[in-house]
Amino acid sequence: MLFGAIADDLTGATDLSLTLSREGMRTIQTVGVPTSDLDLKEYDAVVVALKSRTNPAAEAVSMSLAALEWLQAAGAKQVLFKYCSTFDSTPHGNIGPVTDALFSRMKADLTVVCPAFPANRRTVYMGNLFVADKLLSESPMRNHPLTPMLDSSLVRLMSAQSKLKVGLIPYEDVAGGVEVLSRAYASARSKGTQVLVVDAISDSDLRVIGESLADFPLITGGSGIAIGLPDNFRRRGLLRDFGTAKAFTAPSGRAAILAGSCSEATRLQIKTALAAGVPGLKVEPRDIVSGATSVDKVVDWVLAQNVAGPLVYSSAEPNEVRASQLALGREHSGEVIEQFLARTSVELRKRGVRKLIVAGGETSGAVVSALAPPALHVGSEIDPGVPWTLTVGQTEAMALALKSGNFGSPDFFIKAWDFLK
Ligand SMILES: Nc1ncnc2c1ncn2[C@@H]1O[C@H](COP(=O)(O)OP(=O)(O)OP(=O)(O)O)[C@@H](O)[C@H]1O
Ligand SMILES: O=C(O)[C@@H](O)C(=O)CO
Repeated sequence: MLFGAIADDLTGATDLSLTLSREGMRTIQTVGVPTSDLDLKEYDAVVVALKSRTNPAAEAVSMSLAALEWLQAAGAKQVLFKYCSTFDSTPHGNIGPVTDALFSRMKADLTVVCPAFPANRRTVYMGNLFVADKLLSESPMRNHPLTPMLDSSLVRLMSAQSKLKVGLIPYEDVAGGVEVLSRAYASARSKGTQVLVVDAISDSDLRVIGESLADFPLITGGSGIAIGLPDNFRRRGLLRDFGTAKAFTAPSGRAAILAGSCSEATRLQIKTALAAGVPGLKVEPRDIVSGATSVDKVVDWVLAQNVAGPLVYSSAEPNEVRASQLALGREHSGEVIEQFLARTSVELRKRGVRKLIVAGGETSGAVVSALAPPALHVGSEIDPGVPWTLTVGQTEAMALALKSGNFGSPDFFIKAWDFLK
């Protein structure tokens, strides 16, 4: 194994696994820290998917350190801490505290912060994170149910969360190429800077940055930062090109969609699917708490539909989310939905569902924890950052598409099935 990654959520991990596979690394994604009986010898890269993005910081730190320990013991030569391309976090973390802990445990002297993912229109310029044509703080991320992003300056955001000294590598240095970047790293080191936010607006920037990071033991960022990393191993003769991820044959069985993401992209995907005639059932947090709706009722509804892929969703507009949060508390309302959809997925599997699309990182984390496959194999790409995956290590394999809230085209819930052969 050459490369190890610690992802703070499930969909982020599949996003990264897809990038590494596309760049020719044989990649497997484990669900949590792997157990010793999972055979990972065939892999160049292991992405450990945690669900640590919104946990208390101390918990996220200890989960991440456990993942690091496993990856180092398995021989990882370089480790990436993968977080969201929209830097989803709060002033308490968890990106800062986890970076600090990994930095200190690995005895690193310099690392980078780079959430850029140009294919999904996340770019960093002068340290500011943009989502398409808007600053992060003016994008729909300002209304995120768990991690509302109200600032766009990555230097400020990271400084508020991290004890390390944070600086910036501006775009001119990236445009200057690998040598200029290396000089900028040396100068940062001499000034005692420990974390550098790096600008990147295109995949070619990310390839240059990737090359410049060949000797960094610890890197932090979105999946984009991984684009240029496999080539470093290839240049050193450590990695053959195995081609991109192989598509797999989907297990036969029924199909369903579970959406707990309230992101703008998911809401549009739901609207598009409903308008195209996909049957939909909305579940409300209050009805779950009051018992007016139940897992059995929802599963019966799914199985009563005569079309492939009926849609169960809790996704709601920001004002509805605020109302649920006022009634039930921010964390509790999220938890209620996540657990409900997770129990629904287990019951759906019991009743023959083998193909499942799940929308939302936290939601996917809850669903996959409940389904509990030890690992996921990455298959074909549906949209940038979203592949089909196949559960590994369980008798009844399931095909899962774990969609980050903001990813995917409007017709995602309709077209995704076509990528599953
Ligand atoms: N109607 C609702 N009211 C309040 N909270 C909700 C509602 N529906 C979903 N939620 C919660 O909102 C959160 C959505 O987070 P999730 O990570 O699943 O989606 P996302 O943030 O859009 O995706 P990503 O993290 O991949 O960007 C979950 O905790 C979910 O349970
Ligand atoms: O980086 C992203 O945007 C995604 O992989 C993700 O982490 C969303 O949860």
